[in-house]
Amino acid sequence: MIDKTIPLLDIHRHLDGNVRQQTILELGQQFNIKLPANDLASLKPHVQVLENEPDLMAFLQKLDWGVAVLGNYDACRRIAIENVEDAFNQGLHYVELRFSPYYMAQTQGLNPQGVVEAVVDGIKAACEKYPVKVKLIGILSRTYGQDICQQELDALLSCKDDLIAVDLAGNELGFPGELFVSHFNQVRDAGLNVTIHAGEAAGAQSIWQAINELGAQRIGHGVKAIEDPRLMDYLAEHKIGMESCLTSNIQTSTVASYQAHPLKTFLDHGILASINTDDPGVSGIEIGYEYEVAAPKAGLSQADMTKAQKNALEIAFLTQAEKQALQSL
Ligand SMILES: O=c1[nH]cnc2c1ncn2[C@@H]1O[C@H](CO)[C@@H](O)[C@H]1O
Ligand SMILES: [Zn+2]
Repeated sequence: MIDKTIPLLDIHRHLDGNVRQQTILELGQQFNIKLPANDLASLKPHVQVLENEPDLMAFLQKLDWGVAVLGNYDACRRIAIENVEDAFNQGLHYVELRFSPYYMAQTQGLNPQGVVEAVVDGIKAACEKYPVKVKLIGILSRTYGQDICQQELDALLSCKDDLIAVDLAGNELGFPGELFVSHFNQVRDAGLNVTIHAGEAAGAQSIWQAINELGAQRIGHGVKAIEDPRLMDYLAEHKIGMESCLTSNIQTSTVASYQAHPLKTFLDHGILASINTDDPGVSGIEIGYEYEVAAPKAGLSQADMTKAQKNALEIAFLTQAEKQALQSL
């Protein structure tokens, strides 16, 4: 269960993996984009995971319609606003929303920098209306390769004051972290934090690489750390935050079942692991489900869940003062 006495956070949440199905329909109509279905019930299997997918890349395809309907910058602004509304409605006190401007731009030929500006603008407008604290993380979609990721990074850095961190996501097996060393040198030079999707599709080595070569302060997923006891020690000792996403890991077949998920072991090992949603719209879950259903199935006790909830605050990309302010809500 969610511990109501402490703040509720989601620090691994893809804004572009959480486009409302109704919005996909409406934007499809608005821009005359042919969708695979024209009503909610028949659209659902195309945009939501209903049965576990064989691997990460099959899962990621379910995000595609949510960005294919982004016909102009106002549509990008709209989904940013709706994400804040959703976060507030779920009782979240603080969210780090992440998005890939190139991924959002590419289907309809938008300019990634325009997408960043629209998302930033939408978040700012929505935060005036909803009392939920929001920070933005820019994503480099590794699936497009080094050159596109440099363009994507340039677009993100043009608004760097509106971001707290940069992440690397997408096809971890096909595009290893080694290809993105120069990108993350630039991210750190710009004074931004680093979190990396690692140890999800690839092994423990990918997590070591993210830490040692990309400067990761936090790891997205990090499931495969379970295969390397020395890495688990290192994560705990160096307080490298772990952003766990239980249901996502089952749906991508990264882990065979909730019972087999290593989150409990990570917590017992003293790793600063947290509970997050990943792509709530595409997964058809929300933060409440992860605490109420997924975490108990993964063997977490109430004390474990409370610890994970506290860990999220500890590893959030916030100043001490901001963390204290959240605690006194
Ligand atoms: O679980 C995940 N693992 C790896 N990459 C992901 C995951 N969920 C979404 N994306 C990727 O993030 C970008 C959109 O924010 C896209 O590149 C999408 O493929
Ligand atoms: Zn993710």
